[in-house]
Amino acid sequence: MLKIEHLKKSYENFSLDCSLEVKRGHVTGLIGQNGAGKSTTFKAILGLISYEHGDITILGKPLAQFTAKDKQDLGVVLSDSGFSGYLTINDILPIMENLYKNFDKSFFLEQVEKFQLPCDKKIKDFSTGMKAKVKVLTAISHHAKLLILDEPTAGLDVIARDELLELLRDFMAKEEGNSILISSHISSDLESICDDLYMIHQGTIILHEDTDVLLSDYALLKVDDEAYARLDKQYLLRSKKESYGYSCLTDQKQYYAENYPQIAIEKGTIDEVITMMIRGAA
Ligand SMILES: Nc1ncnc2c1ncn2[C@@H]1O[C@H](COP(=O)(O)OP(=O)(O)OP(=O)(O)O)[C@@H](O)[C@H]1O
Repeated sequence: MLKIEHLKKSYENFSLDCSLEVKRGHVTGLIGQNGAGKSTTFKAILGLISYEHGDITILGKPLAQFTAKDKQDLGVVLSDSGFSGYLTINDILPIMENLYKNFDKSFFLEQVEKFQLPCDKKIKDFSTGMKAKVKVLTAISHHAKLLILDEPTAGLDVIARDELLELLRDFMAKEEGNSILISSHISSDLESICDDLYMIHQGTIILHEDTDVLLSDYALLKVDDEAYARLDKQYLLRSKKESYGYSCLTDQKQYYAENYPQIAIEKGTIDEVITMMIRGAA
């Protein structure tokens, strides 16, 4: 559905070098801290910024050949864009009908009613959660095949996040082959919906893994200096000195559980995995 190979983009104090793939029928997450390069990647995919190097293939076509007609198959949420805040939902309806030949007005209005979004109130006066829902609803209401969602849950409370994720699950269930690329810095959002996750740090992808594998095979080993010295280090991804000895990240939990039954093995959360990948030593 989407393939990015060695996308390179430089700003004065930042350089991006990113490769990733979203497979048909998959939800792929891009996770990273503020300034890691998520929005830059999304903007490049959408042709909104130039880049120095790289190949982007989207819905089977090189980006340069991707036409306005092809864009009908994309649903997009960008963090710093959307409809003017001076418009109401009633104003948006004819715009969506004009923009998208497959705009499903009745589905859109059904969801508007479900979320109790006022149709005649200016969007600028909506709460953060309501604004986010409008953005996601416009992305999923025209039978897109691929959603490209940059931080759609940013600033939302737990309930609003859950409601949005539910909408995205419904989108995936609606049509076989639908796919999503979604970014967030909230790992629990991505963990619950993504088939695979890319972690980006300072413009570079530092880890790509299936979410299931991340949750089942990755672990943190907590060992004292003596145990660390004896530890087989071939399956350690990162190690970090701690007051008690070392904390080590592995993607082979079973191996250490079987061979070192006496050491403390903790099922790492995705946040802990990210922290270790960034702050631990290879
Ligand atoms: N137009 C620009 N000119 C100069 N630097 C830029 C520009 N756009 C982005 N950057 C820089 O590129 C880096 C990556 O920014 P980007 O917006 O892609 O990060 P992000 O992962 O989306 O972060 P956030 O979660 O805060 O939105 C940052 O250091 C940012 O300052």
